[in-house]
Amino acid sequence: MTIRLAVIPGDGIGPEVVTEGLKVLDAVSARFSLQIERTEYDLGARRWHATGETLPDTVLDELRAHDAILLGAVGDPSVPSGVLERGLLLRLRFELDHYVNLRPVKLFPGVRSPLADIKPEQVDFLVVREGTEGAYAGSGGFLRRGTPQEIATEESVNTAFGVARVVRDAFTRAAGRPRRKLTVVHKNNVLVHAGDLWARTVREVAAEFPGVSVDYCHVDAATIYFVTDPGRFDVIVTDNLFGDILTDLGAAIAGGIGLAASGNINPQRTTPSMFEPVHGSAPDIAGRGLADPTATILSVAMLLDHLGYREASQAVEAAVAEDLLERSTAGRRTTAHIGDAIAAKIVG
Ligand SMILES: NC(=O)c1ccc[n+]([C@@H]2O[C@H](COP(=O)([O-])OP(=O)(O)OC[C@H]3O[C@@H](n4cnc5c(N)ncnc54)[C@H](O)[C@@H]3O)[C@@H](O)[C@H]2O)c1
Ligand SMILES: CC(C)[C@H](C(=O)O)[C@@H](O)C(=O)O
Ligand SMILES: [Mg+2]
Repeated sequence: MTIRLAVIPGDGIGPEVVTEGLKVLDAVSARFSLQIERTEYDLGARRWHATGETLPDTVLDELRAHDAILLGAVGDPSVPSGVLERGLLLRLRFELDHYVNLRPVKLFPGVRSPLADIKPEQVDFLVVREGTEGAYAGSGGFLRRGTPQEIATEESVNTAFGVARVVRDAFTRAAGRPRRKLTVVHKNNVLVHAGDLWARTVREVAAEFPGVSVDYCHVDAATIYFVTDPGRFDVIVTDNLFGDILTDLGAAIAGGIGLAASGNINPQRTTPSMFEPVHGSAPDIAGRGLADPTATILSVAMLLDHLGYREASQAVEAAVAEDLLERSTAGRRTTAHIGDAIAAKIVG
């Protein structure tokens, strides 16, 4: 069967890291005889400047006809903040109903964490970030804009349907892991409406999963535990904004943002899921071969796993793990050198 893959390299370091992700995908496809039909989409800053478009409906329709999407990153200093982030990236997540934003936090052996005396087995958890609601929903606006009396609001929208489906997904993931522990992260001491809905939903869904233990912590305290006691986490479920912030911190404790992969998943598979590094377009290092493509390569592994190519996915992750073990002695390498080294391990 042919995998129909849409590729959106995007902006800044996006095209650089996607090139390496595809290099590794080619290597693993050759080894496991996977047929992949790739279509690249020119979306991002260049297109916006040329045409004013962020994500035309016709392109969205074409994307829907794929099995998965690989995205680099979007956002550029030459485009007003939010135009591409909302008009392209969030629009994709919303239109394709990617309500599970899956972000593993895993310290690979050999990788240096900023946490002192930390062992890889102490940093190995999954963040299930809600992907379609919360403060990202786009509800809000300005009153008396530009005046001293201005009021700007950004409402967090939480629906019973939206919270229940992501909480159930997180319970299901926790039930399938050896520790079977779910930590709910919110701020229900202050956000008493959304927090109450999340708490009631967790209590209700927990009844379906008697084997899963449930813990709760406020998001501010969670940032403490990420640094002082990450081993307490197995699966975390949290809202869109908390999940965004926590997963950059998660990337940092697991050795750096250049290693953190993610999947925007539609578990019902009625639309293509989209895989991308957690990081952004990093304009500060773009075009210089300095970006670490590992996060994108691990996102390719997640993509293959999602599509059911488990062996191929594991081969990519094993090649990355091997490369990471050797990094301390490898000296400084460019984006392309890292991709070459990982692809070479897959070919054997
Ligand atoms: N998913 C996405 O497309 C996405 C995610 C985050 C930010 N953004 C956008 O990217 C732009 C820049 O945002 P930012 O600076 O806040 O976040 P960023 O993730 O782009 O960069 C933060 C820091 O991490 C470094 N970094 C990021 N990726 C790296 C990699 N692969 N290897 C080595 N270092 C890396 C950067 O050099 C920078 O110092 C903004 O327009 C933002 O909206 C997009
Ligand atoms: C660019 C932005 C919309 C995005 C988010 O906030 O989800 C990014 O920070 C991420 O983590 O993927
Ligand atoms: Mg983010």
